Amino acid sequence: MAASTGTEIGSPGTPVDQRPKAPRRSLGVVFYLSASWIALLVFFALFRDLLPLRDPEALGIRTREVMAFEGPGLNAWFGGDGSGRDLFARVVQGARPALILGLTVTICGGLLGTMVGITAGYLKGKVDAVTSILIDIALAFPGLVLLIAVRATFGNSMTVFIVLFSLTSIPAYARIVRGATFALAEREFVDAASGMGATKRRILVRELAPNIALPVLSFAFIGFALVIVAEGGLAFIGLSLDQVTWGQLIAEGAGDISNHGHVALIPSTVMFLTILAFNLVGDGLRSLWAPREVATQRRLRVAGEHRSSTTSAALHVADLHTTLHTPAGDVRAVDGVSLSVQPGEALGVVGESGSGKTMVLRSIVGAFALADVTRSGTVEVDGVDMLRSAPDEIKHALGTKIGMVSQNPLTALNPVRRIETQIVEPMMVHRDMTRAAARERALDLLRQVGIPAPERRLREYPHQLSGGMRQRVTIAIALANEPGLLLADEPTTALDVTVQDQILTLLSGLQRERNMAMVLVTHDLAVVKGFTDRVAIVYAGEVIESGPTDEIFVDPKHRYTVALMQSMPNLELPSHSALTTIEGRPPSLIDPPAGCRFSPRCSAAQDICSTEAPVRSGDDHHWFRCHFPADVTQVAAPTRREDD
Ligand SMILES: Nc1ncnc2c1ncn2[C@@H]1O[C@H](COP(=O)(O)OP(=O)(O)OP(=O)(O)O)[C@@H](O)[C@H]1O
Repeated sequence: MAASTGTEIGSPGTPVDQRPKAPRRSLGVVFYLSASWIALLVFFALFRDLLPLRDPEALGIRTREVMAFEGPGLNAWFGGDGSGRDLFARVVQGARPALILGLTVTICGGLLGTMVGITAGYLKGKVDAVTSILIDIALAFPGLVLLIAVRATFGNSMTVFIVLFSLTSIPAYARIVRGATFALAEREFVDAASGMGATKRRILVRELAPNIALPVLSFAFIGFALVIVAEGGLAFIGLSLDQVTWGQLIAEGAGDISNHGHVALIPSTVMFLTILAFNLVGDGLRSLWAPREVATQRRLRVAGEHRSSTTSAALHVADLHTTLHTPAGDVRAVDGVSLSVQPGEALGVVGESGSGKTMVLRSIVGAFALADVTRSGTVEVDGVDMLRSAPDEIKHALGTKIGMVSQNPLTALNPVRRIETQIVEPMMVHRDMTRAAARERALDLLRQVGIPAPERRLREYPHQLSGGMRQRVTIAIALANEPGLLLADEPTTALDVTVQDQILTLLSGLQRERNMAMVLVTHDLAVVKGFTDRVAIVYAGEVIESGPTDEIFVDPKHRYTVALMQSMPNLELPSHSALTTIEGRPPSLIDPPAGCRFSPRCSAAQDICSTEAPVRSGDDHHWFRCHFPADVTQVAAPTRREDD
């Protein structure tokens, strides 16, 4: 069963992946210029009364200081308007209402919209459905009509504008935050927090809100710019505020634009530069977020328990059915699956993409991206009934008996929390450890998973680590509370090929050292051959063959298993041998084919295959469901691939 790798398991000196290619995030000169422009406006808005500016309302005719339509120059930097008022003083005067309106609307609309969006995105189901409809209605509502009606009734004071603009901006924030929350709520670090017994409120506040903050802030700058645009547009059509604004200045100067262009062009340019600056600062902030998110594509999960004995958890699944109720219909993602895994044993779950491998794992822990899912059958982890026990007992079992390592370590880790917090917290929650003791253990765990300089790593954030390092961290977290069962969902798919083998060797070594049961989901038969004791072949939501790994590789029975093996690269074959592909695609699980689900793609299928579901044949040791099992005494076994 041993895999051929030259890497020593878990030693601190293990040749680990190269230093992280942590993106250096530079905001660039444009960002800083834009931020400086905004700072300048804030300065003028705050201190305009203290500055030695001309009175913006003083008529040049009277003071003789500025002539009507005087051009920009040393006497008046921005020139004079049609009444001889100093345009510079007037533009400065307009900065304050622009900023007050933009800021208050952004804060009020942004906060309320964020609260609505995060709640809908996290709670999903009916709350989300109702919220989405309300958002759609609000976005479709003609805001201009509302403004005209409100303005006619309540006047054109700043307060009226703030309330109105805030209300109309809530739906936009709510929609953006809802989408971001949806994506975050599917991450394993949220499942992990839930597994540790965190309440929904705590998850919203501690796990989701900090992650949403940066994208909301970046949109807030753009939203701010939109408020200025909207005010300008309204002023232009005569629906202005009761004070001097840039929109008003543009509207006033528009009539003389052909002869005295500066009167309208200067306030327009100031407004344009301001809008541009807010957008560019918003974009800059989003780019701070993007490296984490773009690089963020995979995940992990935690576990742990206070076990006083050395008894390991084992998994027993019997006749498990999981149905996803989707708008397109009921998806029978897991359909009558039975498996069991003993302590110290590794079970490989194999199948094509979409066959239901991940759903089998999700059904064990009860974590689904969709709100409307039903499960039936039996799932027992170390004797705990994961379907029928009290919610608290299930949560405790999730936090103490199961460790999960997923495809993408970055989406599994909370991007805004240090590695230390993420390793230490499960231990403090489930083992009543002090922070100092948990930290010591975290250092020890990082050493065990082959992370050099663990002290430094504890202080870092996930984006500062390479993919392989992140996966090592997720393995450390998964082991933190000494679970008896490890669930690994394609743990190396997201990693560089050069580190895949190291990670699998590490995982497998730790699993055996600690006598843990492991379920290893993979589509790679070579991984199964190298790292598992038994295999369950999954097709269209069903296990169609199961048996000891060695035996399945030399004597596969189900035609699908044979086809899978023939589609794998084999170094024992001559170098230019063509690989066999399995024709067609796995069926839809909404309406799977009658009889044997593989029959439409099976070259050995007979009439009975499409009418009668095959019963289980073989023995408990090695069984399969096939009407016409293969009679191959030797199927060329796949070999570990080093270069794909
Ligand atoms: N959110 C969802 N909505 C609707 N159907 C889904 C959803 N998630 C999974 N399914 C269905 O469940 C089936 C099993 O999906 P699952 O993710 O378990 O496959 P898999 O074998 O793990 O594939 P992969 O190797 O690509 O991860 C899919 O074919 C799909 O039809």
